[in-house]
Formats: sequence, structure tokens, C-alpha cells
Amino acid sequence: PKNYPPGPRCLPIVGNLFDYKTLYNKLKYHHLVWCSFAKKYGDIVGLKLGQNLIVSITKPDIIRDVLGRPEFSGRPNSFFQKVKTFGKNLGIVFVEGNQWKNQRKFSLHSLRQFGLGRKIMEEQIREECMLLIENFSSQCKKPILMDDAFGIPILNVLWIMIAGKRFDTDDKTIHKLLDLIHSSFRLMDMSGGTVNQLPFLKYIIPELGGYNKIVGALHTMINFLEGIIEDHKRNLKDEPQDLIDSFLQYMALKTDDTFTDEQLLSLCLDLFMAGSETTSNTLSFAMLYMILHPEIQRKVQKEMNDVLGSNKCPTLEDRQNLKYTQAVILEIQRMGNIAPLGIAHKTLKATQLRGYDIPKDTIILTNLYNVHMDPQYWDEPSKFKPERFLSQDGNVMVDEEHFIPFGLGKRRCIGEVLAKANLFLFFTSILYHFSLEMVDGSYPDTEPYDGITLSPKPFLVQFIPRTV
Ligand code: HEM
Repeated sequence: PKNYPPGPRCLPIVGNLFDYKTLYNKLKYHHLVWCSFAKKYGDIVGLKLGQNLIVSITKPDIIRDVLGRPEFSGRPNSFFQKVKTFGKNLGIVFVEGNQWKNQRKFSLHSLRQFGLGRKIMEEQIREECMLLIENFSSQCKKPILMDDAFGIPILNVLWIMIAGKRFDTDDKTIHKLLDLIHSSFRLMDMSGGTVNQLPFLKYIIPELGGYNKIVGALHTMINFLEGIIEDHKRNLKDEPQDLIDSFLQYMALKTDDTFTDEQLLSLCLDLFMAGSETTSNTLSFAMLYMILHPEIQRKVQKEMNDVLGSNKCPTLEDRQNLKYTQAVILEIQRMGNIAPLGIAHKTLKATQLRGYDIPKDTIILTNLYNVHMDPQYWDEPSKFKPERFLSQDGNVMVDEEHFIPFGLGKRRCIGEVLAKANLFLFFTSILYHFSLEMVDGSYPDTEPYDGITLSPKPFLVQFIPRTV
């Protein structure tokens, strides 16, 4: 397109697909590919990958601008999205227009009704923390493998709001489902994946891009959720007990035609996926950084002792007084970069950005990784330094221009309050009960897995009980 943002020269049909793949093979991470394009072509880069126009933005002030403008609030129509949602655009994360507005409003309202941001949510998190601590205690003589330690406890808090029940830590079906989501997230990417850019390829090479694996995983998830929704239908009471009940009741009123059976299933699927993978990966990163930085771990433990005394495990109320601990959690999020390219947006109409023309239906990637790792703003960005989030007088200091792990604007994460509460309570209760140590002879691999979210590769941790 004319006056499109700069980028490498385009070939017919494939566009810049080969440039992209070549760089990806070299750099191994999608966000680094976009950082590398940005170095060469500037803060706004325009590519064509197969049939899709993709513009990536790396600078914080432009990202803020874009996330604040309604014409950038669409979502790409991904191929996997369609598999997941019966060939239609359903759910919450990838829908647009009124459907998105209504579903987002309903979800937020309903999650709040069933606990989000309320005292009961904290109680449920504390319950999950206690069970996890017991579980770690029973195994603490031997090293524990950190792979999906947090998956079920984290999902449980959300699942109680959505479906009114929690899962046992050793529930095999849920382990399997979380594992499927985890491996699908490793296979997908925000740039859309090859199948997305050249859809006809899926008929030629079905294994391409893990296509079959992802489709299989989605079908397993759908079957599982169908069972849960059927149960709710059978046991529906006058007073709704959870989000699914509320949805079913609202659907029965027939006042809004975006409330359908298929929509309910897709909404649950979206919330399940968005809510489990993100927070539990961040907690795995937390464990990783703590074994790499024992001195920081000691400082967190000392702060808890100094501020709360030696026999009180922190509550959310204590958060404001545990400033160093808060700074450590912020630094874990900054370095962990769970959603390195955020979630892709799409232009709803032709528009302009800093003098460039951006056609309708262009995919927009916000490079959150770059925002958090930009050496022009962050001093020694690859070093783990919690002090960067503390002012001279020891107060927590967050510059919202350069720290946006949950995104910004109308599409901002709806689970932020829950995620922050989970991160704080799980992190502090673990460090209150244990000191974490690296296992002799098994230095962890600090390079994360790539994917739609980043996650640490599995590593071993020794949990040493603290005498508090
Ligand atoms: C540490 C944990 C989390 C991080 C870092 C995170 C990050 C993000 C980011 C970057 C976005 C995209 C914003 C954009 O489109 O520009 C997002 C969207 C979203 N998140 Fe989270 N998230 C986390 C936890 C959660 C949880 C626990 C839930 C469960 C309720 C959740 C539900 C969602 C949903 C539904 C959206 C899509 C919103 C929309 O499209 O309107 N997230 N999140």
C-alpha cells in the first residue's frame, strides 16, 4: 500500500514471509524479530506476511497512542480462532464491535459478582496457597520440578467464579488440559503462524505449524467445557451461583442475541486460557529469578519479618507496607514479559499513524517486550534489579508509560486485579514458608520457551522450610 510504514521489500504472494522466517530461525523469538526490524526500519514497521498486512510498534508513546484509539481496537480473524469457535467469531478475546462490548461488560460484571476484587477472592487465593504450601512441604525433601506447579491452583480461583468449583491438585484431566493449552501456546504466535498467513497450506501439509496438535487440543477443551455447561443447565437455580449460571439466565431472557450456547462455550474457553497460562507462567519466572538471586530472596523475607513480625503470612492489606516485595514482583513481570507482543489488534477502518497510512484490517502488534527492555529508558534492562521500582525514599514507583504488562486502553486485560492478587499472595506465602535453592549441578536454562506467552523451561527447585 502507498505510504505504508517502512519494511523489507515484498515478494508476490508470500510478501515478507521469507525475511521473517530467516530472522526467526536466527533469533528464536518472535518479539526479537520485530525488535530487529525496528532497529532497521524505525519505531513503526510495516510488513506483509502472506495475505496479511502487519504493522508492529515498538515505542511506548506510540503504543499508548494506538491502544487509546478506537479504530485500533479490532482483533485479527485468525484461523485458529475459527476452529475454536465453530467457524464464527465468538468468545471475548478475539471479537469486536457490540458483541465484544456486551461480552466484556457481562464478563466483568459477572466475575465481580462472584468474587473478582472482593474479600472472598482473597480468601479463595489464600486457601489455594495453603494447599500448595502443604503440597510443597510434603515433597520438600527432594527437588521439585517447576513445570506446571501453579497451573491448577491459579485456575481454581478463577474457575470458582466461572463454574462454581475447584479442581483437586492431582486431577488428571485438568493437568492434561493445562498441558494441552501450554503446548498450544508454545506453537502459536501473535504474528499469526504460517497457516494463518497462507491458509491454503493447511490442506497440503497438515502438520504445518503444529496445526493438528492445536486443533486436537481445542477439541478436547471444548468437549470438557460442554460437559460442565450441561451440568449447569441441569442444576440451574433461581439464584445464579457463578458466571455460567448468570449467562444461562441472561440467555433465557432473549434480550441480546450475542448470548448463545456457542458463545458461552467460547467465553469459558477464552477465560480459561487467558486466566491460567499467564499468571502461572509469571509465578514460574518468580521461582526462577529467586533461585538465581538468593540475596534478593533474603531481602524479601527480611522485609516480611521486619514489617509483619515473624509469625504472620502477608495478606493483601499488607501489600502497601511491603514495598521491596512489591518492587520484586514488578521486576519479575518486567523481565518475564509473559505477553511479549501483547494480544494482536486490528484496524477497524483505514487510518493514519504518525504520518503513515494504515489500511483497514491491518494487524497491529504492540511490542510490550521492547517497552520493558528498552535500554534508552531502563538502566541495564537485562539485569534483575527490583530497586528500579523504588524511589529514593523507598516508595514504589511505576512509570505507566514504560511498564504495561496488562496492556492499556479499552482492550486492557480484565484479569489484572485477580492476577496481581494471585502474584502477591502466592509469591509471599511461598517465601514466607520456604527458602528456594538451586539444585546442585542443575543450573536452570534461563532462555524461556517462545510462543503466544513466554514461559520458563522446566527447572528444579529445592524448597527448604524456614523456621519462622
Ligand atoms: C500476569 C497475568 C496476566 C497478564 C500479564 C495479562 C496480560 C494481558 C494483555 C497484555 C492483554 C492484551 C491487551 C491488549 O489487547 O492490548 C490481556 C487481555 C486479556 N486478559 Fe489478561 N493477563 C493476565 C491475566 C489474566 C487473567 C487472570 C484473566 C482472567 C480473567 C485475563 C483475561 C484477559 C482477557 C479476557 C483479555 C482480553 C480483553 C479484551 O480483548 O477485551 N488475563 N491480558
